[in-house]
Amino acid sequence: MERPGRLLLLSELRVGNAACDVSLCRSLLTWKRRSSSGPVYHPFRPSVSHSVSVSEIISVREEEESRGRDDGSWKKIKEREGKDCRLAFTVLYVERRQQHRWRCAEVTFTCPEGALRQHWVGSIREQLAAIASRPKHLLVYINPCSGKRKGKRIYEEKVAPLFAQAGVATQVIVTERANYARDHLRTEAELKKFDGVVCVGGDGMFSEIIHGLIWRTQMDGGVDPDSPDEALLPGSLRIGIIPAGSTDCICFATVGANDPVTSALHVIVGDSQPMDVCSVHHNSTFLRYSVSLLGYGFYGDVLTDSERKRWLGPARYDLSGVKMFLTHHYYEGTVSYLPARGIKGTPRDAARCRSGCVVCQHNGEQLSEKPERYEVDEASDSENDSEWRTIRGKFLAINAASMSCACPRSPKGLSPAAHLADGTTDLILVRKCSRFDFLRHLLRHTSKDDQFDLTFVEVHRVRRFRFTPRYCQSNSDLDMRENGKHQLFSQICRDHPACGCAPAYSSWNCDGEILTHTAIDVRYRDPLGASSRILVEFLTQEEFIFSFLNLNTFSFCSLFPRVHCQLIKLFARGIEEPMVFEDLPNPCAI
Ligand SMILES: Nc1ncnc2c1ncn2[C@@H]1O[C@H](COP(=O)(O)OP(=O)(O)OP(=O)(O)O)[C@@H](O)[C@H]1O
Repeated sequence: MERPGRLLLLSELRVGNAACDVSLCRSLLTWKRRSSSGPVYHPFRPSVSHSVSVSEIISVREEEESRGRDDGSWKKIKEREGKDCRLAFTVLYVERRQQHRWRCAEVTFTCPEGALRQHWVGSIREQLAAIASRPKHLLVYINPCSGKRKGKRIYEEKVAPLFAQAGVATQVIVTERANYARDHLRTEAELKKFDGVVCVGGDGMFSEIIHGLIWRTQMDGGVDPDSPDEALLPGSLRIGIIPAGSTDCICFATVGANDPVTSALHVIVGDSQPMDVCSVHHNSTFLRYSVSLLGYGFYGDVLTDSERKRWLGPARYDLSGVKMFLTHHYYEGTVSYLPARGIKGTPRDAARCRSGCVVCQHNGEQLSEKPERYEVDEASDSENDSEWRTIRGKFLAINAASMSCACPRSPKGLSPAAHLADGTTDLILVRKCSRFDFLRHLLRHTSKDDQFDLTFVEVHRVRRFRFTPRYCQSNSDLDMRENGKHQLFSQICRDHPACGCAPAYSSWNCDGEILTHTAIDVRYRDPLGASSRILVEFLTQEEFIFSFLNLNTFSFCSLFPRVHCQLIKLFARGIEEPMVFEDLPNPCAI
């Protein structure tokens, strides 16, 4: 906790029936029961002191009286035992509960006279108003279809009352269709009016928000988002996530809990957590932004299969996971990556990215202090650059984790030591191995054992990477010539999976969305059955056009992800280290 600073107020006030010494400093409100105030004097009982950081005070309210409507007499709105409301005020503050959950607690102080109450309430409000990082006006998008379709109710019952208490004004928009929020942010939203954007939903909804905001920021700043080599401009608005989806991984990784009240309180106190964003391009066409997982092979296949089983609800992931594990597909191809250099941290570190992470701070400063150096480095990124490393082989999974990807099901995550804002991503390669070995690797995600400590698994901390599946490359004329007959047969197998051959392609799982369309390689079947390759770029209406033309869509093969250090900011502070007094009912009590 920061140093309390200059003493602003010190008075003897009552909390319930106990007399307390109450003090207000720039950063701390403290109340301490006077040891002689109890009915019996206990020389050995320490007097209990409570402290609340001013930055975690939600609001202060005067307890009021009002004239009753029926009998015309004065009545107290809140009648509490023997409390004279004319002289009382209540402070609402953040209280930490177990498992990183926050709750709104309150304490009521009674003053000996009205003028003193005014003085206290005025001083606390002054301190709160001086906290510039607190949002005053928020744009809120609610996905009514997220998770169990409770997004609207969660917001109205748990979040809106807190925002109202804290004096945060909101403009609330309930989305009408998929991508409604993204499109609204890109075009209509008057962003200058707001201090932040809040989404009520799951990871898909968060993804919509970052796509809308990042795109709008680049357009306003004259940056071409399609160019894979352009440095993107960071946005000025922070993003809040009120979890209401089925997985809510991003919320869990940045707050430590999937709890709407906790998230709302992080928004109110004006927390700020920078976060890296990975832009994904196919050649010179922008595809998507990713903040958590880019997975090809196993995780791509699980997602593709689970999408066909949506009717099963969240259980579809388990079922598809088991199915894909038994299927045991592997993919042949080439991985190239640009290792992250001159930064702190490795993917095998024991330390975790936590609130106030020094690795993120150090690497973030490095990247922002020397943007030109990095731009030069990046401009020279080419396949011939000696910095690039290349690995060829057969892989069960190729994953890039830009954060730990921890969630309640897998509290360690895919890459436990990955950082939220260090400008890198952890590239995890799982080579072809037996089912038994793969199962050992998967099970280690839920145990204390190191999931990377296996001969067929390697992990690299990288700034950029690309993966080109073999049969994607083989579409080129070069491979056609090289492989001749074999190429022809593998082509037939791809077109006719019923022959039982292993598929040549997987899909990319980008933060839980399958990467298809937008700019896509399609194979057009002409009436004679011969295939010819064409490149189609659609921005909208792809599915309609595809079905109309009877085109066969392919998932992307070769992608070019690039990490943009600390491109966005969230209303969060990272996962806090557990407090020493976490088990106490009120951890503020010392
Ligand atoms: N009004 C709407 N109707 C239908 N779909 C919507 C609507 N608003 C948003 N969507 C889309 O719903 C998809 C899923 O939403 P969301 O991520 O909020 O919930 P979820 O899938 O249950 O959670 P998670 O992504 O955490 O598993 C998003 O991709 C989003 O684009």
